[in-house]
Amino acid sequence: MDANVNAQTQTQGAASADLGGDPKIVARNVNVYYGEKHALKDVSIDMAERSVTAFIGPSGCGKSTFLRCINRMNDTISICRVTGKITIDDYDIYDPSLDVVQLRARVGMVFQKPNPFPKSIYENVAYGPRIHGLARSKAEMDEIVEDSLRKASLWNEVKDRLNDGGTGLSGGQQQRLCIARAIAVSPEVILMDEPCSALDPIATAKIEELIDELRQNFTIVIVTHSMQQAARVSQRTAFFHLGVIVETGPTEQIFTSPNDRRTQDYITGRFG
Ligand SMILES: Nc1ncnc2c1ncn2[C@@H]1O[C@H](COP(=O)(O)OP(=O)(O)OP(=O)(O)O)[C@@H](O)[C@H]1O
Repeated sequence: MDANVNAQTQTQGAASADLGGDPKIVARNVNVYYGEKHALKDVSIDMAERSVTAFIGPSGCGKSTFLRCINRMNDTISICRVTGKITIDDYDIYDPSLDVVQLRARVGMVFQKPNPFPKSIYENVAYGPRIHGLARSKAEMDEIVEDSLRKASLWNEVKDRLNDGGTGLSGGQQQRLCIARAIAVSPEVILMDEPCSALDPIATAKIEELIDELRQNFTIVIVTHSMQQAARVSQRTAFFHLGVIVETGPTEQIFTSPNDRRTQDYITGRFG
């Protein structure tokens, strides 16, 4: 085994020992190929329940690719092949008998650019619960919509205009609407792929505050280009480089005393 791989394995092993909570998502030896390209190499990591795990690293290092493995979004890319094992609550999410639609209800996703449906605010939130048959009456649906919008810190801003179009909201409000939409089907995990990159600093601060509240109830995994954001919102951070996880640990430790030279170089701005 070469020295880097050895160091990586040891760092990962040490990291799982002090996860700071029960492991909710466990990945072992995950490899991802886009055709011939080996984009993710032997990634292993534990992610704790009801906490925020941040993925950081330079562009193209595989953060989004790995995030998409967690709700099998890569299945939609025909040239993409995933090997290894990912479990959520000990359940193998790549088990062939698994219903991917149900998986994506358990593992919601929020994208870089807010992408509300061209429907009313109410319908954006009600859409998922309706498809999954979660409400037996209009009153129950109203309750789900209100509860989801409250959890997404949007209710007070939209309660008097639920029938207005979702796309008419500001960028930050649209992103909170997308979070409400994800919450509405009662997921356990929420994946966020650079959720603030299209937002101004005030809208970003609101989403960061919201992420901190959401971790009381959800397991959150966030890809971010902003190290400040990772430091503000996450309890644990994984540093990706060239398709491998170099190092995982408590966020404070990763930013103050990383074990690996590559992490040190990245967080001090020597590359990336
Ligand atoms: N759909 C795809 N088809 C082919 N190659 C892809 C595809 N998506 C990603 N890749 C390649 O896989 C590698 C990892 O990309 P990925 O988007 O996961 O990185 P990233 O760390 O999230 O980057 P960024 O921070 O720029 O979003 C890159 O080399 C990228 O070109």
